[in-house]
Amino acid sequence: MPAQANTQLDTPSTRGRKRAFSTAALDEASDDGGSAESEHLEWEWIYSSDQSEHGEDDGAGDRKRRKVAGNSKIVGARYGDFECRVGDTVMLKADGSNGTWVAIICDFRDDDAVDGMAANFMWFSTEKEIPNKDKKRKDYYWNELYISPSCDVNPLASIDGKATIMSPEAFRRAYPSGKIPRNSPDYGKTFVCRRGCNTRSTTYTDEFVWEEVYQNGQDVPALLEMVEKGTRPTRRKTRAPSPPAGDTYLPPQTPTKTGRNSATTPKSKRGQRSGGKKLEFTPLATRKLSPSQVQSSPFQIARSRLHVAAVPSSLPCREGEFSLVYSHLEAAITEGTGNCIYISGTPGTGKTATVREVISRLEEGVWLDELDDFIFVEINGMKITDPHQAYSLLWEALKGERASPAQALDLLEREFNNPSPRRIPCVVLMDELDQLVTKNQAVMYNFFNWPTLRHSRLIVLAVANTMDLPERTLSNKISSRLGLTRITFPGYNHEQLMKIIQSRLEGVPGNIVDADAIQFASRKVAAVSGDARRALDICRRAVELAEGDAPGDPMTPSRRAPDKGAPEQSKRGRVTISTIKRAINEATTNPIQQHLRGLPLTSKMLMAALLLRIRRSGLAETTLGETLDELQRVAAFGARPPPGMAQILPGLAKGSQAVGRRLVGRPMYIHTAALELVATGLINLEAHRADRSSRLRLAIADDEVKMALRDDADLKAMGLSV
Ligand SMILES: Nc1ncnc2c1ncn2[C@@H]1O[C@H](COP(=O)(O)OP(=O)(O)OP(=O)(O)O)[C@@H](O)[C@H]1O
Repeated sequence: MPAQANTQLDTPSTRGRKRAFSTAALDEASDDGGSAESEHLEWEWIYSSDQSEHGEDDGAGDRKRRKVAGNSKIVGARYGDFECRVGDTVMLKADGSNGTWVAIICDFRDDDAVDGMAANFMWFSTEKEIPNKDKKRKDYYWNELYISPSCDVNPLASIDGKATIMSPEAFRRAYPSGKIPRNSPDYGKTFVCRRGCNTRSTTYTDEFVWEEVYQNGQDVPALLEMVEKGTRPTRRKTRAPSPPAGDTYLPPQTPTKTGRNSATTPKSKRGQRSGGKKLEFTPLATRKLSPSQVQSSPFQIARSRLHVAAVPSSLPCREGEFSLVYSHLEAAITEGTGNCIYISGTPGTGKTATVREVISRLEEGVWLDELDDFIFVEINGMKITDPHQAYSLLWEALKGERASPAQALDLLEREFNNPSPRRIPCVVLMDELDQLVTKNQAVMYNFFNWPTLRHSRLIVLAVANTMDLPERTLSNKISSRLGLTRITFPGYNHEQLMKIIQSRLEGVPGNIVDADAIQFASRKVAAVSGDARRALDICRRAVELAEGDAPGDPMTPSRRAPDKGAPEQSKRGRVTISTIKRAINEATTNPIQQHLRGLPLTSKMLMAALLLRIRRSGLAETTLGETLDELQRVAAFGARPPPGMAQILPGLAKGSQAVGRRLVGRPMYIHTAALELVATGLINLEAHRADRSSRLRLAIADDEVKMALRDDADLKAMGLSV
């Protein structure tokens, strides 16, 4: 059993109280006793010359806290009859279920960051607090603690009585049965210690005799130094990471290996490594294609490399963004601080790919013992049905325990608001943040706010498509208080898209894609969106088309066109500009788009209005009412769009709004259309009810709607051009 023998202290008076630390145990311990009186008790400093006792009593409690004269040193603190001094071992109570922690007082101080009177504590850790299961010792006693080299400042209000630490020998002498009687005042407050442990590097000191190293708390700095020297410190990477370009680093594991696509499942990378399998590096010079690649045709290889789900071996044109994200994360992990990094950019600009690559590199650092361990969890707004599930996913990642969203929120609040010696930093990737925004914005606020709490060590990477989502959903005031670190990913221009496609095709034998075909595809995509996903999709489809065109000859291009001196490849079975044109044409005539184009006018109007609404608000979710308002607004514009709307209503034609207005004027038509669109899987409508307040979102990519309805003459005539 771990050394959490604290149930006795979890008295009814302390149990279940939320927030702030409890001084209940001290109140009970104080002779002043009664709760009415204890409410008037305050912490007071004890100075080396004990001048506080004679300090000017001006009745102001705050003044009492301050030094009253000269250079006297704070050596202790008093709360009623309870006194503690530098070097004392005390219990710190985090209210609720977090248990009681034990620490040695290193020094006292006034600290505005924790609202006044505070102390620096050197923590003990229980066996439970050692996160690395592989390196956890198995030989711990039921009440054993490890003294750790980790210190931090907490308010005096968190002190909850004294603790006693002994060597196992002294404990056996004091309690020959090995148990502390329940009615003993020492029950729940007496522990043994014989080793130090750095819980972040999971290294232990040699065994020692506690009484010898502690020396009644006379020299805490010496004790700290002993533990620091006896364990391995956490380390910052000494070399700067090289950006993920070219062939300078090994590609991370494939999505199927890491399960990266199942992003709604929280996964502690620590947990993943618990199998103990070491990363195996293949030196660059001896890297070989896998057997499946050797057997594949150039077309198959090109197709799989261009697939958007493939993890690219490099991320050209994202070197700057990579370094920024990397350095922020590395600093926060090493310094044990929280941070919230808000990453925005239009779809397909490599936000997710870059973050995942940074995480892979940081994990390499952990494996190489160059960086402290950290937990990583991905929460994808698209893949959870209710935003509040984000709480459960985070709690599970931190503790490996399941909890309902409401329970998890409560537990997380306590966890992040209270000190504890644990705190492996946790990095949360909140992808598709737009989808997580709820009506009262509580989920987003909490995930942005927790990193600001001094105990959280939570690093949130919030990824969204719009730049000002925090301001719009949380107000300027709150979002500026949160002090988000912002990184924007611009759309790719055609040269960058070319580089991205070329880098994916590097090493594909047979040179099956024409350079001007790549350029053509890149220009086409850059003109619309700068979306790498779309560019890759088009090229991949073009490779498929070319594969279909290839001669039936089993001699594939790779065999017929070896690297050097081979005769030029015939145009058949190659990707040319015209193959790209075919692929683009096909992309705009896929079944979803054909279906969209064949919809009745009312349905098309609703889809177009929904798309305009989403674009204007920057939020993936809206309501049926807001969408109807959007529709009405557009229909009411007449021939001239209002200023600022010209870009999103480029094709506004003169007149011809009559039909639209008639339909808009009869919401019943729109409601029926909404239910039909739900039935065909094009939109999601809350509870399948067409009420104004029902939440509404697209069930297909907005690009699909845009491509299908972009040139719709009816919509254009109504000013509903998307
Ligand atoms: N610089 C790049 N080099 C190579 N591949 C890239 C690059 N940028 C993006 N990609 C690829 O484009 C696809 C889309 O990238 P990613 O998912 O990271 O975009 P995103 O900005 O997160 O998009 P969304 O906002 O839609 O989630 C992925 O297959 C990714 O590997």
